[in-house]
Parts: sequence; C-alpha cells; structure tokens
Amino acid sequence: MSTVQVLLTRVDPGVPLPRYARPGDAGADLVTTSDVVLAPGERAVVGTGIAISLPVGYAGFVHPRSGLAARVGLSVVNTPGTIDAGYRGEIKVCLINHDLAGPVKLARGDRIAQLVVQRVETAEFVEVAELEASERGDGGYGSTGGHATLEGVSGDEGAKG
Ligand SMILES: O=c1ccn([C@H]2C[C@H](O)[C@@H](COP(=O)(O)OP(=O)(O)OP(=O)(O)O)O2)c(=O)[nH]1
Ligand SMILES: [Mg+2]
Repeated sequence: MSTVQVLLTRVDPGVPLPRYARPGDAGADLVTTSDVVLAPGERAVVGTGIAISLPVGYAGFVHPRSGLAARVGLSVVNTPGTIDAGYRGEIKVCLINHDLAGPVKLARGDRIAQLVVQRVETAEFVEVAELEASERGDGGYGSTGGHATLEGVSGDEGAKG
C-alpha cells in the first residue's frame, strides 16, 4: 500500500484529525462535530471538522463503519460518499439509523465513518454505433441466479436484467 500526502485544514479545531486505527487500514476514521440522536429511520448530515485537498487523480470515499452498522444499525445514506479532488469544503457525512426499534445516540468526537483515499481514472466517453459482444451481454440484476427470495416468490422470478 502506497502513501499519498493529503493536505488538510481543521474547520473545527476541537475534534481529532482522521486517523487509521491500525497500520495498513484502508479507512481513516472520521468523527462527528455535533451531538446527534437519530430516531429509527432518521438521517442527519454531520460535520467532520476537516477539509482536504486531494491530488488530481485521487478521490475520497466515505464508508460506514461495520461495527456501528452491526451493533446499532448506523450507516451512511449515500454510501460511499464521494469526495472530489477539487472539493475544499468541510467533509460531511449523511448518517442514517437503519435500526427499526431504537435511537442511535452519537456524541461530538465519536468516530462515525471512515475515509478511503483511492486513485481514480477519469473516462473519455466515446460514442460508437455498437458495443462489442461479451459473455454477459445485457444480463444483469440477478441474471446468474443465487439471490434471496421474497416470501411466496420463486428465486427465478423477478428481475432478469
Ligand atoms: O459524503 C459526502 C459526499 C460528498 N461530499 C462533498 C464532497 C463532494 O466533492 C461534494 C459533492 O458530492 P457529490 O458529487 O456526491 O454530490 P452532488 O449531489 O452531485 O453535488 P454537486 O452537484 O456539488 O456535485 O460534496 C461530502 O462532504 N460528503
Ligand atoms: Mg456531483
């Protein structure tokens, strides 16, 4: 794993910088700058207290933390959130409580998501009359089978691409 230098400013100096919990981790933990209580199904945009400047050719992706997802149902609505290289504003996280029963309580400084910095390509979109054939063709949305079924619906019904 290589390391890229990412310049950062603290929009809120009172909260810790993003930190990799263990050497070699892919995601650096982000914290919330505000206390928030999310009722079941409720979402809220929270600040992380930091703004960054990614080199061109990189992007940041805001992922949920699996422990919070499994324990209390906390996730990110637009997971993963995309941080463009040119974005200089505060990184924000659109949190959601997927738990059906109880509220999720978060305090300022809690680690609520993780930022994965990755190299990305930009595409040059070239329109052609026809695309070359492939084995998959236009089969998608469960065309290979093996997906879960709804009660009373056979696994072979439903979307066939
Ligand atoms: O989880 C996120 C996702 C995005 N952003 C910021 C950085 C990103 O560069 C910008 C725009 O994000 P995106 O392109 O996903 O949102 P959009 O709805 O397409 O907004 P825009 O019209 O500004 O591109 O918002 C965040 O702070 N957190
Ligand atoms: Mg956009």
